[in-house]
Amino acid sequence: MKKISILGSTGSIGTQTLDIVTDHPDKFQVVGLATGNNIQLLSEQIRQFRPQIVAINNEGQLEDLKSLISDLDYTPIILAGKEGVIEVARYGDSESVVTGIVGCAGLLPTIAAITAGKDIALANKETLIAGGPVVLPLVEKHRVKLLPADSEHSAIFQCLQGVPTGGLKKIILTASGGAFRDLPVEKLPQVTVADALKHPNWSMGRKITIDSATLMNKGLEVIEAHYLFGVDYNAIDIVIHPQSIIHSLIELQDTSVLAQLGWPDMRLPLLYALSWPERIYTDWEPLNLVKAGSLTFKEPDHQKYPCMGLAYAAGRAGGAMPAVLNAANEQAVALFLEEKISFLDIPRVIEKVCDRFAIHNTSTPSLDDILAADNWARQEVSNCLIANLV
Ligand SMILES: NC(=O)c1ccc[n+]([C@@H]2O[C@H](COP(=O)([O-])OP(=O)(O)OC[C@H]3O[C@@H](n4cnc5c(N)ncnc54)[C@H](OP(=O)(O)O)[C@@H]3O)[C@@H](O)[C@H]2O)c1
Ligand SMILES: C[C@](O)(CO)[C@H](O)COP(=O)(O)O
Ligand SMILES: [Mn+2]
Repeated sequence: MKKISILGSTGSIGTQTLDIVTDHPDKFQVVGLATGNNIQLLSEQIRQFRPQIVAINNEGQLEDLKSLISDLDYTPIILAGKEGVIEVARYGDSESVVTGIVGCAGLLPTIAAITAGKDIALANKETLIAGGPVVLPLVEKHRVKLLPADSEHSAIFQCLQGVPTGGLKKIILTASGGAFRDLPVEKLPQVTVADALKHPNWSMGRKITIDSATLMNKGLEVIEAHYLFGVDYNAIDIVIHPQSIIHSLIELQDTSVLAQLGWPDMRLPLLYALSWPERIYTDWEPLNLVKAGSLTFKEPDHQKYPCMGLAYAAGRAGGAMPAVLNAANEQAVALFLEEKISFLDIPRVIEKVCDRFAIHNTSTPSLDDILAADNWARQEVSNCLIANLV
């Protein structure tokens, strides 16, 4: 029985993780749950999974949450605010923490979990992209496992099992192409939020779905792969694969290529991040290659989707620049979702903010440097828009 805690339990990653627990009650037990605002769903999760500790980030929801579970025959520890979420991350005898919080808000809870000796099932990619220079040394210092739950990085990790040191030559990240993959570039200025949220293959949270539409998700995943697998940016490629059946590939020194395939279903990478090195039987629909049909590939269009290039540049700049890219993207996507900026303003403002940060960057940022850069970038997005610089 593996004891786990889930950060972001009411979101797409969190609920799919709880689906896995429901499917395998003999394998997994929930110790803690944390979320942002959704007390109704959190209260239902408390009833079903009976965690020892829960937290709601929005402190104004604490009393209403307590009311929703006042009839229960047990009372979990109920906390609120950032500190409450951090406490869930580090609490008790959980072995693994699934990081399903969206955005850099997951950074401090993840650091708390690592420091408490918890293995990390990493879905919250922003934590690694922004905090990699600090997170990776902590993972090593506390001898915990950082296991990828992102589908591409899970695929790469699975393919790497058994590959000898020095055997890896190149990583090939697959990308669906997102909501606008078949849209002519001249139509992008008019696209709406609703258009951008129509992902062709995956059902995900709003922010990452927009990131898939701008291809920033793939750019972030390039940085994520660099940190997770220690591979140089020149050896990380992107290929558009509209079917999302091949979840990524690795090329070895002898030119052999290994790939991991499956239906577009996040439960599988999540399960493997929790079961590794074991493989757990599931009754889920097996992949049927004939049913999947043709698998096609094409070059990514960097002119149509400049976010990929911005991410490569930020990754190569290193230091706190990935944190600035990530924060500017989070802020720009939030403004797009609020219909305050256009779809094409997203890469424009990110580029402007990153350009302005270059002279401030430091090659070995501390946690405080990363948090300060994150905060600066979010403010700089507003400054650029107010000054009509995009
Ligand atoms: N969804 C996928 O298939 C997928 C695949 C790969 C990687 N990821 C990554 O996984 C992360 C989560 O994505 P998602 O799609 O699951 O997002 P989502 O559906 O929007 O869920 C986000 C979760 O985080 C919670 N949350 C937000 N801010 C919080 C805070 N400050 N403290 C505590 N909880 C907070 C939300 O709570 P409320 O619901 O109460 O607001 C919700 O439970 C992202 O980093 C994403 O890039 C997702
Ligand atoms: C499901 C996924 O792993 C989320 O990161 C996948 O990457 C989303 O698809 P896309 O290829 O980025 O559109
Ligand atoms: Mn992914």
